[in-house]
Amino acid sequence: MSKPTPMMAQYLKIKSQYQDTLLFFRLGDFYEMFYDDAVEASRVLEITLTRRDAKKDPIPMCGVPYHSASGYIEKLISKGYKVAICEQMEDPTQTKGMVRREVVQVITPGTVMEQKGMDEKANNYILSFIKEDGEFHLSYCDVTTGELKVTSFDDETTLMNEITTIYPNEIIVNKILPDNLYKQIQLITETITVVDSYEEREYEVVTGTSQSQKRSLNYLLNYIHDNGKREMPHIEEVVVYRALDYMKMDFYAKRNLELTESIRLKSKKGTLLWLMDDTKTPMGARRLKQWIDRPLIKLRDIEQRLDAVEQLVNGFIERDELRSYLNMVYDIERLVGRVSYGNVNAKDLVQLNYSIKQIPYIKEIIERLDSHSIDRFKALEPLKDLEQLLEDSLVEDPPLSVKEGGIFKKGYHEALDQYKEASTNGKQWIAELQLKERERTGVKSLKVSFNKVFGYYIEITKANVNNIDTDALGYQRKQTLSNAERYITEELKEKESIILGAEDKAIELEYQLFLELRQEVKAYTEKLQAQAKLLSEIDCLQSFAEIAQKYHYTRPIFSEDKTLSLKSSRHPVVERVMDHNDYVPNDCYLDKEGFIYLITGPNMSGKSTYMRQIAIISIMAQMGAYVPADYAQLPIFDQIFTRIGAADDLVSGKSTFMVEMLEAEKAMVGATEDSLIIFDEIGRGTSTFDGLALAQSMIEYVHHHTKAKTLFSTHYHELTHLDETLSGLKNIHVAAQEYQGELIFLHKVKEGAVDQSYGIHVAKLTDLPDEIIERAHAILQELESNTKTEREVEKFNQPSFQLFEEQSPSEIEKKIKSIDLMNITPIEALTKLQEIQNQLK
Ligand SMILES: Nc1ncnc2c1ncn2[C@@H]1O[C@H](COP(=O)(O)OP(=O)(O)OP(=O)(O)O)[C@@H](O)[C@H]1O
Repeated sequence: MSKPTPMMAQYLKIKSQYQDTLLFFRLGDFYEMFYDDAVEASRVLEITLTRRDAKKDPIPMCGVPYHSASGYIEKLISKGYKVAICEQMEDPTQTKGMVRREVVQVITPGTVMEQKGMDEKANNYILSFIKEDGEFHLSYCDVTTGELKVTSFDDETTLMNEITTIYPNEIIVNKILPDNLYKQIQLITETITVVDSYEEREYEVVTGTSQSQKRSLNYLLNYIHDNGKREMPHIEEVVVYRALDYMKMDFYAKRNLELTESIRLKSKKGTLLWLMDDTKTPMGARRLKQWIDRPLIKLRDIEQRLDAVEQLVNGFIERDELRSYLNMVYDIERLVGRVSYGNVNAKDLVQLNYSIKQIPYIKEIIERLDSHSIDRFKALEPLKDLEQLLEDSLVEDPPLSVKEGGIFKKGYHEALDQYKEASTNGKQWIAELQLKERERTGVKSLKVSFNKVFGYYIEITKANVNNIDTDALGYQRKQTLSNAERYITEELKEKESIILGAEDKAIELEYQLFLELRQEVKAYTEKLQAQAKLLSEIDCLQSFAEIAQKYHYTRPIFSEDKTLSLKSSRHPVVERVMDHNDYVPNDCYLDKEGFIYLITGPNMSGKSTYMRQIAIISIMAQMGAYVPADYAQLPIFDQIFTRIGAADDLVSGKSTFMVEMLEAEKAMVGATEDSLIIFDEIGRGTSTFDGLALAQSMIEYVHHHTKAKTLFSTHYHELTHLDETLSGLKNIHVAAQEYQGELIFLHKVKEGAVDQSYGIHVAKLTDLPDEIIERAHAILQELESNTKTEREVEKFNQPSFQLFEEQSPSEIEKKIKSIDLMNITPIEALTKLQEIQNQLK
């Protein structure tokens, strides 16, 4: 390779410091990319790849125009790339030799401030974690809103739970992660940055954290600041939290219950979030998502939210008014972020003003609702000074650009008004000049016009030129067109310089004034953030009240004795997508004595729906919301475990069955008496007997050890006999009826078990060829007639497998069973054993 040109040498030097980014290198009106960056960017952005210095060493190159770069940058960021913006730091026309260039900002998926496609209803998090002395310290931040949090824990499960809950767009780690962990995390977040060096810096916002937490925060904040390359006063004081303080659900549970993302379409539609979101502000919508992700476990906190919701359910008029005022509140959190980051425009500030104007009204409504639960919202505070400031300064509808004037109201700044007057007066003078010159020349078509090249000029058509004495009039010819001549006069040029000078000065002054105004608004950052937080919570609570009334929900009550009792409960999402009257409500009763439901019923009868609905009702209740039931008494669950459907975890190299077992393991090991377990047909991914054996042993384990509330659906009808030996297990089934060969789903949960799956009936509901259905019926009949013998064989092979024992237990068995092992002395036991031996002889 030949020696690079000075400019390429400059490029290469800068690029070497920003290796993991695509470097946007400013050259005049373009950002150019070179080498691999160019190849990559041209492919992703679908722009032409060209070559520089084509003859010698062709360098791949592509570029985007400076004024339309933001769209391209956004596209790259949304695909997980990082973009470094390198600007010309000097005016090329004023500089001899090479223009100095510097990277002024690095935009990454986790630190991007504005993006067209950015979901206003979701946070944009960047996360960092470190492991020290066997403990994880995890911190995360939303740079757009300033939220900053940190937590510590000691196990990898919590790490994965936290990461999947937070769902960051970017992760910072301090050293190469173990391969398997890296792979797992990469499934969640594409952009992982490994930072090797550690630099201790002082951040005011991290006070009150441990040394290790500080280090985790340092990695995070250093990265954010180094990329943003500016102060960020909107980053809030860190909140230390514990994962333990919230109901624990892992990624699978959240996904299976479709809390915030539907399984099939990976969209919000059809999720609990979709159902519950009747918020009026983006801040409220983001808060709601956080609340769904982290249901509460402290009774006092839950009741406090519920009290507020009750107030709003009953206060129909207040709620209605609240909703209309909230509707006029913009995204204060992100607006404040933009003020602090420096990319706010005048339109944003008008929106901010409009939003804070609603605060006094909202405060007044809240104060009308007389309840302690509302007390905290009394901290709502009208920001009169700020409102006045914005009101006095900004016009109602300013332009998007802050560099073209038109931002400030008359009367805000004296000098600005003078410039504007000079320019307006000048324009007035010009309009009058046209009339005057028409009179002087007698040419009615004479025009005084303006263009950027010549400024103001007088134009006379060729036909009229010969009739007038231009010299006598003082006209100097400036330009000849095919059908007209253009002139200027001394007087005109004098006025022109006043007008243009005043306009330029006004625009320049407006920009300066805007920067000052921005600075003044910045001083309100903390206050505005506090208000935004309160408004977001009020918005969530009114949303809970709104859906409670719209869909006929009830306030749940919490039981101290761990009883779960639901009357006429529904699955809120399924109910909503079908007609309310078509949904069949169901009851549920589990307590300390009977805590396992074994659920049978035909395919499609509604087993999964029923189990999910109980989990979802529990989650809604612990969020502090009303629930879809006529009556709901619930324990407070510490964790919810699910094992539902097939998991598509192919990337991690585990089979469906393996994932199923891993999930089961998590529940078996992790659940407590205060947990809820939902197992949908566990064991079906292997041979019948293996599956059956695993299912039974898991149920027994939960029954004897964990004692968690458990809903277990199965097609293994052999399991239904377990209620004979496990006192805490109850059989229920979801009823269906066969009528003239057709299956009618009643969706009604009833006591007892059923012994038929009706799989073929359900298959018949599809368009499977009749031949297949008929053949299946025939095979089924054959199998059923053979079953007896088959079972005999199995019984022989697995003598200890009591399930298949169909005859009644023998006298000896009864005797053994009746022995109360806890209350028997060794001598008594020996005597009993001897009795049994004798009997057998
Ligand atoms: N209580 C109900 N009222 C009305 N319709 C219901 C009810 N429960 C379920 N359904 C309807 O029945 C369909 C099947 O329900 P679900 O998937 O829960 O059945 P399943 O018994 O788990 O089936 P499978 O054993 O095949 O997995 C649901 O999609 C829903 O439309």
